Amino acid sequence: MTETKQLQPIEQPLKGEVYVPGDKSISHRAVIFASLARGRSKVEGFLTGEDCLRTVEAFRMMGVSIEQNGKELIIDSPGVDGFSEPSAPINFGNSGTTARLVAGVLASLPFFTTSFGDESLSRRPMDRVVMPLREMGAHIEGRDGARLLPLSFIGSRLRGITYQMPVKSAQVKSAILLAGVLGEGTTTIVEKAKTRDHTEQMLPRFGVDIFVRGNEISVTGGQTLSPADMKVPGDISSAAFFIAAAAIIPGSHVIIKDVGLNHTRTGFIDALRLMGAEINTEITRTVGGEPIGEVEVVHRKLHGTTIDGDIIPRLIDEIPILALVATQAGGETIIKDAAELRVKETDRVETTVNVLQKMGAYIIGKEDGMTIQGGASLKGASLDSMMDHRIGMMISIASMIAEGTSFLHNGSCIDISYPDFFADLENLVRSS
Ligand SMILES: O=C(O)C1=C[C@@H](OP(=O)(O)O)[C@@H](O)[C@H](O)C1
Ligand SMILES: C=C(OP(=O)(O)O)C(=O)O
Repeated sequence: MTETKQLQPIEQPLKGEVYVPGDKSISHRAVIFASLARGRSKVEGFLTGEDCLRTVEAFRMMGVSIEQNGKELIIDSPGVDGFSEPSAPINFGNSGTTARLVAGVLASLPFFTTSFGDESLSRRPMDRVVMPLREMGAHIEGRDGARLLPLSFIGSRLRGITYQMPVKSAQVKSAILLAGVLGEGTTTIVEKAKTRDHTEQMLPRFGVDIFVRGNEISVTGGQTLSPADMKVPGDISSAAFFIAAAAIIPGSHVIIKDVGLNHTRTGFIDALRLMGAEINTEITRTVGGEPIGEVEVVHRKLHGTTIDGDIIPRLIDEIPILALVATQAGGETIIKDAAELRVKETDRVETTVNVLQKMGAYIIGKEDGMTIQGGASLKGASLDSMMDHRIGMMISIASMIAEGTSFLHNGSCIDISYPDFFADLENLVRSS
């Protein structure tokens, strides 16, 4: 039986201020790096979504003590040399970030581990990390030639490599960098386009020397991580749903507080500005290399544009909600160079197009993106998130501007990245 949520259009604009939960990418990394460091680290503003809790559980299974008190974690680790072999397979749930980053760690540890995931994660490609890790000397086996989970690792001391990344993926980059730090020799990664750089920003905080020259990143192996305290900024990918809502609902004026504004993550704001949106950002401080600040959005009439090339990795998770915005802009919007969408929690080209077509939008899917004719009046419909959290949130915003009632099936997956999504949205509706 699937759960269903009834969603009504809203009659008033969105107004007020909102604090979004902690950044998912930074929360995962904080747990991983603190676990690898011997001693006590504190993480504040941790995202308590299901994906990040999978990362917590993975390290608990290797003997790391992680005490959770709401959004605060106290991590007491014996250090990577004190880890113990897990007594059961590790469940990565729905989390691609856990699966890829932790693979870089498991391949480097001197024991046997097996990992698996839910139905969606079991379809997602793991060869993108297995292949470079094998090049470093890793012993990894798995389903379909280790292309898919479950994967098993017999860890060993890995050797550094120089790796030209065939995919634009921060998960792959981070997995190799982690294996590089835990291994020996120098590891160098060359990216085709800059992907989110939280690993590079955060590792120095944990005492690791890392060198970045443009799209090339190097680390030397055998470095020991030291404990550190981290404050996690709000997640711009979660904020994107409110930014989008304010940009398309006439009369709206919303301010997002304390949100991460790392340039490798703010492509969505740049894209909306290209479409004529009024968005003001102000960086108020930098914590651990991560700029944090405010985003103010005022509703304006939008127009279509083309989104392609190097901006794509800077907004990859925001494309479903960007497509919704494009349905409300005048003219055509083309999104291309985004074939990565097809290997996310769902095939996000297909799920985005299906949802928006059902609501009456003019949108067609392409191999590497989608084309949207703006100016559509959306109609309420019966819609399924297909267990993809970003699709669930996009449906919820779309239903606010649709005529008539919508039904969201499988909306509970929103807990993966934003457990309080509906409460925070409700506050913005009520403040007006
Ligand atoms: O490194 C990360 O934290 C992430 C990288 C991106 O995935 P890819 O590396 O597959 O592009 C993104 O889609 C995901 O939500 C989080
Ligand atoms: C793609 C995503 O996450 P992951 O790859 O960690 O499952 C996402 O959060 O949109």
